[in-house]
Order: sequence, then C-alpha cells, then structure tokens
Amino acid sequence: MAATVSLHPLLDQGLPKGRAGFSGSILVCACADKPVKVKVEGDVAHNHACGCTKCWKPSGATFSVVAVVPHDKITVLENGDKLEIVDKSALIQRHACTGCGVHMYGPVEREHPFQGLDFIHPERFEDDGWAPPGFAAFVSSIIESGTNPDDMPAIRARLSELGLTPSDCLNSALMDYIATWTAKKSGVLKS
Ligand SMILES: N[C@@H](CCC(=O)N[C@@H](CS)C(=O)NCC(=O)O)C(=O)O
Ligand SMILES: [Zn+2]
Ligand SMILES: [Zn+2]
Repeated sequence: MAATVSLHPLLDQGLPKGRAGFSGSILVCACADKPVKVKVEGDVAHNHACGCTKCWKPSGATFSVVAVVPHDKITVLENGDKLEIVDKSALIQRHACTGCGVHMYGPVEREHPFQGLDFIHPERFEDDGWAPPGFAAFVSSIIESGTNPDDMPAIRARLSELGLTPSDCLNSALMDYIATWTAKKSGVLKS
C-alpha cells in the first residue's frame, strides 16, 4: 500500500467540522510570550487548502489552510506592534508576526475583485467550529516548495478523497467571480 499522503496536520485526520452559528473568534499567533491576538467577527468564507509558496503553513505542512473575511470584521487586539508586512508589493498584504512567523491577516487593498477582503488562517482561532475547507487551490505550486513532481497524482487523489477538489489556480466559483468582475470593468459585460 502507498504511504499515507500528508497534507496538513488538520486535514490528515479528516476535515475539521464546522458549526452552524459560529460567530467568529480570536486568532492567536504561536509566540509563547506576548502573542499577537486578532479578533474576527463572523465566520470565514471560501476556506480552502492553498499550495502556493506565499501562504503561511505550520511546520511540516505541504498546504496552508486559508479563508477570507471582510476587512471591517478584523480588529487587532494585542501586540500588533509585532506585525510586519511580508511583501509590500504583493496583492495580499500578509501581516506576519516577527516573533513566530505566523501570518495573522492579509488585506487586499488595491483595486481587485478581492479588494476589501482579508486572508486569514482559521487554524489559529482559539475556538473550533469555523467553516471547513472546501477545495484545494494552487496545487501544482507545491512543487515550487520542494514536493517531488512524481508525488502529485497521489496528493491530488488524497485531496479528492477528502472532498477538496484540486485546482492549479482557484476553484471555478472564484475564477468565475474574478472573470465577471473583469468583464464588467472592461464593459464587455453590462452590470
Ligand atoms: N506559483 C506561485 C503562486 C503564487 C500565487 O499566485 N498565490 C495566489 C494564492 S494565495 C495568490 O493569489 N497570490 C497573491 C499574493 O500572494 O499576493 C507560488 O507558489 O508562489
Ligand atoms: Zn508570534
Ligand atoms: Zn496561497
């Protein structure tokens, strides 16, 4: 039998369970001393596994687990002075803790279909019950962080087994959303 494919500590044992009525929680970084705390009101949307090299992952994980929330639902509660933007030229302004490296929130500020949304990692919530991941994005990108290309069929099969349909960009719903925004902006599609 093939060795069990490891994706992420939270996904390897089956997907985490969501809870109807989850109304938000507090994201806490991994620092033992003076952790950064960020309050998020309401549940996350479009939660997914991301294979890109830029999203934060816990050590040993191949994928990140990342979701979005509206920017106005985010409040930095404690130790925000430890945060620094990883790459100011990136679309997603990932605010990382300089102590432990965890990305706490990543707003999209420039004109883009995702403008006004923040990317967050719900596994850093103090509480369970957030909407679980529903698909896998940027799967081919895991090769860029060292995955052997020969392992890709087994990894895609495991993602599919978990119900995380693999894609090498975003899922169809989000790609359609982006294309619709672009078509309206250019005037091809009348709003
Ligand atoms: N193959 C690239 C893909 C990077 C990428 O495009 N990531 C997506 C998913 S998070 C994105 O939207 N990035 C925008 C950004 O990093 O600001 C990599 O792995 O570094
Ligand atoms: Zn930290
Ligand atoms: Zn990513």
